[in-house]
Order: sequence, then structure tokens, then C-alpha cells
Amino acid sequence: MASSTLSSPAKPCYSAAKTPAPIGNRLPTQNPATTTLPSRAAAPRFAHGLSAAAVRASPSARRLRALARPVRASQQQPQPPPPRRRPEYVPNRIDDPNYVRIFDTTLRDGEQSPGATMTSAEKLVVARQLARLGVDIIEAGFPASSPDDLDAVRSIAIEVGNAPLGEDGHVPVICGLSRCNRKDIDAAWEAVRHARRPRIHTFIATSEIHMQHKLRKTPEQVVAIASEMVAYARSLGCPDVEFSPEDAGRSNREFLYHILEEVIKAGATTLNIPDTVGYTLPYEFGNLIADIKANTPGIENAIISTHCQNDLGLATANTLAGARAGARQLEVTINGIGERAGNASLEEVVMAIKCRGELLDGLYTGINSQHITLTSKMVQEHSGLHVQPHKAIVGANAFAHESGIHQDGMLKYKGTYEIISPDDIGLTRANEFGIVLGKLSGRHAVRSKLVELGYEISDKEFEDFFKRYKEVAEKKKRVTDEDIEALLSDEIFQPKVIWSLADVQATCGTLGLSTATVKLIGPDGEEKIACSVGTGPVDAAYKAVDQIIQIPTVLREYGMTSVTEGIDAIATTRVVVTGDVTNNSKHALTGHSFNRSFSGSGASMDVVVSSVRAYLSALNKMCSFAGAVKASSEVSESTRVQSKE
Ligand SMILES: CC(=O)SCCNC(=O)CCNC(=O)[C@H](O)C(C)(C)COP(=O)(O)OP(=O)(O)OC[C@H]1O[C@@H](n2cnc3c(N)ncnc32)[C@H](O)[C@@H]1OP(=O)(O)O
Ligand SMILES: CC(C)C(=O)C(=O)O
Ligand SMILES: [Mg+2]
Repeated sequence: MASSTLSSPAKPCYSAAKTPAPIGNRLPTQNPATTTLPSRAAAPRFAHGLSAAAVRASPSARRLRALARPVRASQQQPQPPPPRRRPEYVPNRIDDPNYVRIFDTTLRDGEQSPGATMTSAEKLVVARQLARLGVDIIEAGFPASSPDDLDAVRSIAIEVGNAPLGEDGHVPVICGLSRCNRKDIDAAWEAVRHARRPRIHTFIATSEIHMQHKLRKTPEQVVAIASEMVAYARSLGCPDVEFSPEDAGRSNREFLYHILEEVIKAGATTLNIPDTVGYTLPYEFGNLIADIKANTPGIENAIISTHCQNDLGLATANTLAGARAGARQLEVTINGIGERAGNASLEEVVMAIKCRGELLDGLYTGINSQHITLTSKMVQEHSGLHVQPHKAIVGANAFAHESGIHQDGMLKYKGTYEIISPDDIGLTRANEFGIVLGKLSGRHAVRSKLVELGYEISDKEFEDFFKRYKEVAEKKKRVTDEDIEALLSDEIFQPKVIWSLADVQATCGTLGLSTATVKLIGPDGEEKIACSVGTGPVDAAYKAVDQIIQIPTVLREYGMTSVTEGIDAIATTRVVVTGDVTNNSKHALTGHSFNRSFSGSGASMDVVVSSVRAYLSALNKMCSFAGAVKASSEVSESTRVQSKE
């Protein structure tokens, strides 16, 4: 087959830099909050009482949003370096010494994770996706383990093993696992032989502990079985046979050199070195691969492979150490699923090579990393094994930034806290900077969120808002856009404060009337407290407010919505009140006098607090209006008196 173009070349990641110069694939960027927006002095102010929607739709808000766009463009990722080609597939040889094959065993070792069994249809879907991802070899199952698995591997061999699904036209090798016995090898061959590039993978344990206690065989017997079975697999017509000395990590070195030499003679094309129980440390595993490379006769006629389990959490590190020491096939699984603590994860290994390839002797893979996110999600879905939020590369938090200092850094230059561009793994973030607002966010991030939502407020307003923001964020896990809008309306778009809420305490339940105590701060700065009973805690609180303010009021409308989901959602309340004749207005057309109504809104995670805020907001509007009416009638009265004189 002709060599094909890879879409995921080496060196795509953000490298460390002292200054934000164009390094790696990070471009220097600007801070939208400080560089492209109009100066704060020139920034438009919102008229009190305008609804948030009205403000957002205003020309100034639209202009701010438009201004934000070029900033985003300037933070876009630079073009990747020119693509490299995947070397033509020859089982026991790779023509480019820097190319490392990715052997995916999600459908075999991954499926050995407790509870991860997939149906044949699911395995086929995942296999297609692995082909799109660009893996070199798909280990599709263990055909002797059940007729179903044989069928699944056969379907994958027939379909995925013959169709160039990857963007570079590459068709993956389809592999089946077998013990070192004829029955297993026959089943594996029956399943994979339909593929354009079939491979049989056979294994037998070589550690003292396994040979003695599990196989109950002598080392000599194990060597004889291994070489006989490799030769048998080749004799079936399979040109590509992989051999694994199971538990190599705990096997005697000399014995390993010996058995590997024998299986090479018998026709093995790939020698996989499993750290079956995840026991080795990275330097040990690297030395193991280097020693095998240096001491196994005939090793130049085979590819050395790694297969690292994750019992000590070292699978990825061990795999990379193996690659550095000369392994040119790496066995991995999507999301690192696999027996017990799992296997080395494909996304970690591939992205480490992509990011740090130059420190790994210029290694590169044929993986199109832009399919990583989708593949990870698909495997989570079908295996039922969901990755933890902080899982490297594919965890929900892997590209999210919650603390203020990090968010500030991200806004100024993404390379400060990200070594990989999310685009590079096909991740589209709701927020371009990966900013998740929470209690650890600082002013830069919160202000930038306001700009993103179309709001530019004065420094004083922002400080008031930020205080409220922190109070809410203390109690909520995540502060959403809707929360921000609700807080903005509550904090910024309020009428002139005449009465403000200091405290409210309510009790309610089935045992009796609800009671509420309210403490307000009046126009003179004095605190006033009142208690009341009511049909519910809100009614009781409103009556307590009425006792303090003492202006005749009728509550016309009351509505509450929860703007976010969950028990810690913010509740927004909207009320409409009317007062007495002092609030009468004249209709502009008819001249008739009508009783004016005043609306108010409030937001809080506590429904009673939210309700009292809304009520006070409406009452403050009414008081301001009444004050204005009174002032204007006093002016006309004095004018009348003066003109009389
Ligand atoms: C490290 C790994 O990931 S190895 C792969 C693990 N995967 C699986 O086990 C796949 C699912 N397994 C199965 O479906 C079943 O175990 C089967 C079909 C493979 C075998 O089932 P059974 O024939 O009932 O045997 P069982 O699993 O109980 O025991 C394994 C036998 O294979 C032998 N055996 C184990 N490994 C090997 C090997 N690599 N080569 C030859 N024989 C082996 C054991 O010594 C034992 O033999 P014994 O019966 O003479 O004592
Ligand atoms: C079958 C072998 C390669 C294996 O999965 C292991 O040793 O972990
Ligand atoms: Mg394994």
C-alpha cells in the first residue's frame, strides 16, 4: 500500500516559554478586558431599571460583543506543522525509525475491565471509530473466549479490516488474542483471516510465579510451547504473529532473551513485553526494553512492543520509557480502561508523544488526535466506564480553569496554563478560555464573563457585583451564565436604594403560622426591625417589611423562577406592587389618572431572601416615585403661591 499522509504531525503542543512569543503552536494573545475594549471612562452606563434583556440588546452591548470577537480570533491556534507520512505497513519492520505504532486493545484488554462487556454491535461501532482515529492495530477480542466474541472479531475484520476509514486511507491491522494452544489460535485465525492485514497475538506467562503456580510448567516446557504455537500460527497462513511473554515485568531477564529468540526463529514478527501486573517503575521498564533490544538474538527482525498495566498508576510513564528505549509498538486503550486498574491510556501516550516528541527522540504516531474526544466519549458510553473529571486529556476538567490566578493567566495568554490546545483533541469548549466560574474566580475572569455576556459596568458597580458574586459562589459549585444574569439584574439594575435589606430570618412548617423577622436599613442609615406572622414565610416577611416602611401597598403579582438546575439553584423573584393615590399618574393620551404599578426583582439561593429583595426593589421604586411626585407638587405649590403674590 502506498504511504499516506498523517493529519496529526509531531510537535503541536504549547511549549514552555519565558515570554509569550510564538512558541510551540501558541500565538501571543491579548487580554480582551484591557486591550480592545473602550476605556472605562468612555464606556456606556446602563440606566437604572432597564431590564437585562434590554441592556443586552442595546447598541453599546452589541458593540462590546462585536469588539470581543477579534480578540478571540487572535487567540486562535496557529497552523500545525506540515504532516508526516505513516510508513507502509510491514509486520516486522518500520522503515521510519521515528514512527511508533499504536496498538489499541480497548476491545480486548479494555473489555476485561469488570462490567465493561460490549455487544458485538457496540464493538463494531467502536472499531470503526478507532480506525478513524488512525490506530495501526486493533486488538478486537479473544475469539476463543466465546462464539460471540469470535463473531464480533470476525465482523470487525470483515468490515473495519478492509475499509480505509481513516483520513489518510490507512486500513488497520485486525488482531485476535489467543493462549498458546491450537484451539485458541484456530479461533483467532478464523476471526481475523478476513482482514486485509490479519494478526494473531499469542501469549504465555514467563515469570517464575506464573509458570510455577498458574501454568504448572517448567521454563523449558513454556519455551517449547511458545515456539511451537508461534510456528503453528504462521503455518495457518498468518503473516503477522505477535508473541507476549506474560508477566515479563517480573520475568528473569536471561530467560526472556532466550524465549524471545526462540519465538523470533519460529516466525514472530512483534514481541510484546507486558508489565502484566503494573509492577515496574519507569526506569526499570525502560531498562527492560533496552536490555531486550541489546541482548536478544534476532531482535532486529521484529518490532518490540510495550503493554503496561496501571496497578501503580505508572502505565503511561512506563510506556513512554519503553518507547524511549526502543519499543516501536505501544499497546494502549481508550480512557486507559482494562484489567484491574487498567492499561496505559491511548490519549495520554499519544498526546505526550505529540507534545514532547522531541524529547522522545522525535517519535510520532499515525493518530489523528482530533478524534480523541469523540472516541473517548464513545468508549465511555459503550463500556459504561465513565472517566473521572480530572482524567488527563479527556476528563471534564482537563481543559477547565476555576481559580482566579489561572483564569487571569488564561485570559492573557492561554499557554500560561494549557500545554495542549483543546482543538487538538477535537474538544470544543463552551467558553473559549475554558473558564469555569466558581468561588475561586477572581475579578479578571468575572469581568471578562460580563463582557462575554454583553455587559460593561462601572468599576464601582463591578465591585458591588463582585461582592455578591463571591457570596453566591461560596455556596454554589459552579456559577453559570444564568446565575450571573440574575445577580446582575439584582445587584446593578436596581432603583435607587432607599430601604436596603440587612437581615431576614423566617421559620415555617406544618406546626403553625410562619413567622419572619426583617431588619432593614432606612434612608437615614438607621436599622429598623419588625416581626410578623403570615400564611407562609414570604407573606410573613412582606408583612414585616410593611410594618417598617409603612406605606400602603398592594401586591399585584408575585412570580419565582429557578434560573439554574439543582438544589443550589439561584431563584429569581419578580413582583409588581401598587400604592395609594400619591402614586397616581396621568395617562398621556386620555389625561385620566391611574394607579401606577412598580415592578421589582431579586435573586438569591434562598427563596425568602430572593422574595424580600424583589419586594424591596419594587418598594424603593415606588418611594422614589412618590418622592419625585411630592417634590414636583411642592414646586408647583410654591410657584402658585409666588404668582399669587
Ligand atoms: C493477562 C491477560 O490479560 S490474559 C487474557 C485474559 N483474558 C481472558 O481470560 C479472556 C476470557 N477468558 C475465558 O473466556 C476463559 O478463561 C477461556 C475460554 C480463555 C479459557 O477457559 P477454560 O478453558 O475454562 O480455562 P480457565 O480459564 O478456567 O483456565 C485457564 C487455563 O488455561 C491455561 N492457560 C493460561 N494461560 C495460558 C496460556 N497463555 N497458554 C496456554 N494455556 C494457558 C491455564 O493454565 C489453565 O489451564 P488448566 O485448565 O490446565 O489449569
Ligand atoms: C495478554 C497480555 C498481553 C496482557 O494483556 C497482559 O499481560 O497484561
Ligand atoms: Mg493486559
